[in-house]
Amino acid sequence: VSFTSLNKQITLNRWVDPSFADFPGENFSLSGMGNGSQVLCSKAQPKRPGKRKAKAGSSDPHTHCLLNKSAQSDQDEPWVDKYSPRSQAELAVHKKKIEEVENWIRVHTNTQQSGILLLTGPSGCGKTATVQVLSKELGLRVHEWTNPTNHEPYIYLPSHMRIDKKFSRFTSRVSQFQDFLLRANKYNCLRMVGDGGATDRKLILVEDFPNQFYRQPGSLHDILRRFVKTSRCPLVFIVSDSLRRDSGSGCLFPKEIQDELDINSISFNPVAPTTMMKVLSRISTLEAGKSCGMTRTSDQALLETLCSGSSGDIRSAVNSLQFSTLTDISLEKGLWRMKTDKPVTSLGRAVSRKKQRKKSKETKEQDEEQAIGGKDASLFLFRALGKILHCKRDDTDCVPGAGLPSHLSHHHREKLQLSPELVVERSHISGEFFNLYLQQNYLDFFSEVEDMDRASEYLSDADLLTADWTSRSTMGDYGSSLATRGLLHSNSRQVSVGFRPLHKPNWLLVNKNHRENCLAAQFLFRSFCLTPVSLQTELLPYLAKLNNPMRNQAQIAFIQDVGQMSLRRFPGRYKFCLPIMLLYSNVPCSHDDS
Ligand SMILES: Nc1ncnc2c1ncn2[C@@H]1O[C@H](COP(=O)(O)OP(=O)(O)OP(=O)(O)O)[C@@H](O)[C@H]1O
Repeated sequence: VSFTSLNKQITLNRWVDPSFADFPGENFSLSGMGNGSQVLCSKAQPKRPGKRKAKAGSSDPHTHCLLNKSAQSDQDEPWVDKYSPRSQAELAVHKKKIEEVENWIRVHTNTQQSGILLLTGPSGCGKTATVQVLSKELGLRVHEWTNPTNHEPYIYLPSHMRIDKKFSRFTSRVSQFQDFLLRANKYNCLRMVGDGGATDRKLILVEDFPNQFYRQPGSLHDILRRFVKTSRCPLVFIVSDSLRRDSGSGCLFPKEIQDELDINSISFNPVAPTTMMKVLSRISTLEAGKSCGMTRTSDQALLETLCSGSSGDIRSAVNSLQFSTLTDISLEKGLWRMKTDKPVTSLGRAVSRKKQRKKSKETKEQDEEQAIGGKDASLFLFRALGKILHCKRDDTDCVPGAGLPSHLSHHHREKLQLSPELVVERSHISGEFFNLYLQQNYLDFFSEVEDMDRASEYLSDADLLTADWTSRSTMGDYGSSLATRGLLHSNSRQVSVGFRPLHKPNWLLVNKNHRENCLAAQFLFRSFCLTPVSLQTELLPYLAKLNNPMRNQAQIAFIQDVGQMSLRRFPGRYKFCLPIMLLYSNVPCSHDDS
């Protein structure tokens, strides 16, 4: 029986030619690893292996070959598909989230009041898997939109030509999307032979958006406005969180649209490490049982590393597990193994649990040491700032001034525990923005005024490096390196300051005001034909001195606001000015210094 099912599987697998079917080396073992019988069998293999009958356990080389091939194809199947969850219980998603989605689907399929649901969350946290499982359990057909992959070019045609039938095959992705959505909403499914008692209840799923929507979200909103007027079935959008501001759910579904169209939103969290661990252990055990030595069992430490390296992305974790258990020669050699992992030996098993725990803790702390293929571990911005401002140093190397000449010994600092450049990189914001946040917040972490003075010089130098826009992209990294390292080095007496709230840079508000003022100045005083900066720094201060009744009310208000130096006091750092001035007034100084 098992052989028949193997044959069946092989036959099914032959529907799709392997990508390298025409590669001359296919008949030979890849990278020369196969044994002689495999090579022989591959060459002699008939086109339809399923037709040929053979007994299981036969010593016929062909049978052996089929078994090998089938096991190979089984091994090649991605585990994320092979072990995709079949029921709610198997989902690696928090029960409450599943319940929320289930309730929404139930409410919006059982009544005439259909609606739109937006699922957000990090990539690979099981949003799609949840919708698929629930739809299956609730007996709904899923109509999913995928961007068409035909290569027919889209040609823009003026409206009078578009009426012509011969041009009608050229349609934009957006209009194809609109057709899909409105038709899926309007018409029932075609009844096909073999459908049995399949229901007409359906759910529309959109995860793949036409690119145009990211440039012009308004066109999506117009389509949705039309959809909700006639909607008969629930529509679910899945948008994965993105570090880029212009491609996340905030761009496609801003708050106003969610309110206007009554879109419900459910946000998923990354998969919890304990749940992830359970899934990985289950898959690992099942595979080890099935493969009869073809795959390696994964030890606990490896599973833990995969969990921590995947940042809650179950797809990435399962893929990494599959690769890590392959017994390929190149992989055995250590290509896939963790950078710092030592080969597993029988001795390894004897390592005490305590040591393993310590090791896994160390692995977590040293962010750099991830399994290859692990997900890029990004740092939440405030955590990244904390890593610089509350910087930790190694106190093991405690010979003061080691390696420095005596006159420079005061520059000695203990070794940093982290690389500032790596921290900036993982914060996923530009070096310039990172510097702005440091500028806004560094004062609270300094105790010596001389240190503050030196730190502010480093920050100014960093600004200077990126002042010229022609070299900004090249110099940006140097700028952030100088700012972070300069700040860390100048803090000679770093003391633990405990919790300090971090603030966003005032610069952002100032810059926003500046841009708004430029636009307003250009609009209100366009007849003067001056640049926005000249208008604000030359014309408006002059007009503010005149008492000219010819100006309209908006212009007068603007002149009063922008044309005069504001004497308003701003909240913030000014409270520091007083102690600093007092301090300096006590310092004996030369005339020039004052
Ligand atoms: N226990 C499990 N729970 C959820 N998903 C699992 C589980 N085991 C394996 N998987 C697989 O993990 C993958 C999860 O990806 P899914 O598409 O659901 O994520 P997503 O949150 O929609 O992210 P994206 O937006 O990137 O697609 C699926 O391929 C699923 O088959």
